[in-house]
Amino acid sequence: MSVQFDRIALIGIGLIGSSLAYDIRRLGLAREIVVATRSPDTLKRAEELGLGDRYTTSSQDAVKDADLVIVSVPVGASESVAKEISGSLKPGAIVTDVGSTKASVIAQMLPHMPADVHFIPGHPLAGTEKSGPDAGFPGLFEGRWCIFTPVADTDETALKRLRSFWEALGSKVDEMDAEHHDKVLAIVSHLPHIIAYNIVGTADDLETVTESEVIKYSASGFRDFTRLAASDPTMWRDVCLHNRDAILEMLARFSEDLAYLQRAIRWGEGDKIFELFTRTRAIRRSIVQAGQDVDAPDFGRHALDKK
Ligand SMILES: NC(=O)c1ccc[n+]([C@@H]2O[C@H](COP(=O)([O-])OP(=O)(O)OC[C@H]3O[C@@H](n4cnc5c(N)ncnc54)[C@H](O)[C@@H]3O)[C@@H](O)[C@H]2O)c1
Ligand SMILES: O=C(O)C(=O)C[C@]1(C(=O)O)C=C[C@@H](O)C=C1
Repeated sequence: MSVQFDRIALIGIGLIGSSLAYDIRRLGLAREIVVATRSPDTLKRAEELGLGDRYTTSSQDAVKDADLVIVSVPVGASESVAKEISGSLKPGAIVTDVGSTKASVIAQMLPHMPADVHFIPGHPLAGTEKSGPDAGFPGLFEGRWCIFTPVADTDETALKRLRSFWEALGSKVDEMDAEHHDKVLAIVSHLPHIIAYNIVGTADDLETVTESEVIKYSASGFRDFTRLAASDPTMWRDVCLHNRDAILEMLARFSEDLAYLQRAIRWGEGDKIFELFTRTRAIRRSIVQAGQDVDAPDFGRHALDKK
């Protein structure tokens, strides 16, 4: 693999930032990696892990002379990072992000982007329930989608360069508008997490079942929920607050469908229950057939165990 960028600045060095750092280094995609994060402790840990070539708590310093800037912070911090870096970006630089919501990130960042910089919002559909610099691992993006949500008049050459970068990481790249992205992700990613947080919270609140029983008898279906419900609270609070409309729309649909199922169970309508479960089983089969089941729940954990 050849060098694609002279200097890449990574702003935020948690699960996603550190995974990017490993792969950029492993694949030789940059001559220099500059790591920036707010907290001195996190920065120190990133240095101990050898994630970059240079380390700073100043995002402004990090982006000076960077050809590619990747912002990997909780989506609610996007505006403050954009404000911090806007005066120090190199003309012609590409600025991208990895945030799980897109319309809000664009609204927060675009107004602060200088006209001579290419701002291309992005979102890799890859991750685990872990967070922080120790959670990252090489190969996280391999075989996974990365969705770009370009803004009006995006430069085609910059778009191609960023596409080549993600393809070098092994990702498949798609483009769509931010509102559509937010609706799709609300159902395939945000709702599953919200449901997981909720079901684990419900189990925890049950007075007739003790906590030790929840742990002792935790069947594998429930355990899968606990994995999602162990995800980073800051990240997921921000996702909920920054994709509010799409999440509320999907939650309304979900609640209606749940009421239908609840009614069928109450009235013993086995045919309705059977029809629904047959339909949903076919979805799983299509996902497996399309080769999209690389993300078996412990995909991340296996990779981490090998570290
Ligand atoms: N975790 C996932 O599965 C996943 C997958 C795809 C995309 N994302 C998105 O990627 C982004 C990062 O997620 P993550 O899982 O790496 O989170 P993380 O909690 O592991 O890391 C976040 C990093 O951002 C830093 N940070 C926070 N506020 C900052 C600020 N104002 N300035 C500079 N640094 C700041 C933190 O110190 C930390 O280094 C989020 O927007 C998230 O929505 C996450
Ligand atoms: O597999 C997981 O643990 C994840 O939460 C990853 C996941 C997802 O929902 O698939 C989470 C948030 C992202 O924005 C992208 C990927």
